[in-house]
Amino acid sequence: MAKRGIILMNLGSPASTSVPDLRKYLTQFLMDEKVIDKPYWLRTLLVKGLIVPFRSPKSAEAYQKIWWPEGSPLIVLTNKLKTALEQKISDPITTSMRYGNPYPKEAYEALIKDNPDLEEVILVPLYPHYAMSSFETAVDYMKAAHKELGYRFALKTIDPFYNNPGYIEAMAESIRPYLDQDFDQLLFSYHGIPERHVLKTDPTGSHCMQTENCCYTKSECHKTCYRHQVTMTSELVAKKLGLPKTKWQQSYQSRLGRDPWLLPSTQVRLPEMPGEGIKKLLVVCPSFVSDCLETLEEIDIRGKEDFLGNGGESYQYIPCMNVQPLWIDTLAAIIREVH
Ligand SMILES: C=CC1=C(C)c2cc3[nH]c(cc4nc(cc5[nH]c(cc1n2)c(C)c5CCC(=O)O)C(CCC(=O)O)=C4C)c(C)c3C=C
Ligand SMILES: [Fe+2]
Ligand SMILES: [Fe+2]
Repeated sequence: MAKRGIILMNLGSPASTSVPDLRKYLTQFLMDEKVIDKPYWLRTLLVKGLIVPFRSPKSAEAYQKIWWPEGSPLIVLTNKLKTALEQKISDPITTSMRYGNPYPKEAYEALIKDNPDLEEVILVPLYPHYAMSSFETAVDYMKAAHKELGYRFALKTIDPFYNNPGYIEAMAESIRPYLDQDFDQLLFSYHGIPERHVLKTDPTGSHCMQTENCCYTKSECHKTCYRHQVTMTSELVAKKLGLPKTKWQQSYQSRLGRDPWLLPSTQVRLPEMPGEGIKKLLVVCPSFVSDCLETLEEIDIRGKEDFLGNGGESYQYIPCMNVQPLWIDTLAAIIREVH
């Protein structure tokens, strides 16, 4: 019987593409105070009164375009990741989702069922970068459930792996085959977050977003700074691929609401780029390790239409690492390194 278990954790998807399931999913997701960080009364008004009623039918349509016969791509690919990792790691592995299923108790119980003497569980948030709306909420949620359910095993968490040499090499390897084709630029499109979240996770309260170059200036803030971490991923992957600064740029996608979010916005940049002479574009989304709605629908379908409809000549979306062997080896190595 194993002493150690692994939980792979991602964001989660609606149970189906029906509008009622979308309403349920979006309500759970957006009522999370680390996602919409407004006072409870205002969050409730915004989420239940405005966002969920208007967004659910639109999101349902978006999910219908990318849904697979086996289910949500994010869930299917997370399960495939688990299966691939099981070939590399002998410890029992299960999955958990921050919103929807499997929820924490299910994940913990799946591990304990066959391993009642479990001594530790390694939580693997499948996010390369730290954000309060992704990494932090996942970890806090699993820690709270661990405490509440009174488990005796220890709970350990891997760190964001945005600059891990294995992750950088695996990202580079996933991009490399596409560089053989004629292209003007490679766009690194990351999931966006509100600027306020970057300020909130700055433990000094005086570094992040204060100067143009703060992400390049040494600081303890970088441990929890999403903007620094994604910027370093772009820099390191571009360096690994031998791409000069003229051949790539970075932007942020999936904006929600009216608050200022990190800039530049992917949605704004894509239709602008052809007019600037960037006619042949490659796009990669390093904040997602598995393809999902935000890559398959927003980038590969809508982004392509926005770019080609505004004078672009070619547009190539580069899929996430999903179950690429080098990524599986890297993740196995990251997990093995936890002490
Ligand atoms: C990669 C990390 C992610 C961060 C950071 C993040 C922040 C964030 N997201 C929203 C709102 C939505 N995100 C949605 C989908 C979605 N988001 C992530 C990851 C991060 N989000 C993933 C992997 C997915 C895809 C889920 C899937 O089932 O495929 C959605 C739902 C879909 C939609 O209606 O567009 C919303 C809403 C906010 C507000 C936010 C930071 C504050
Ligand atoms: Fe999101
Ligand atoms: Fe920062």
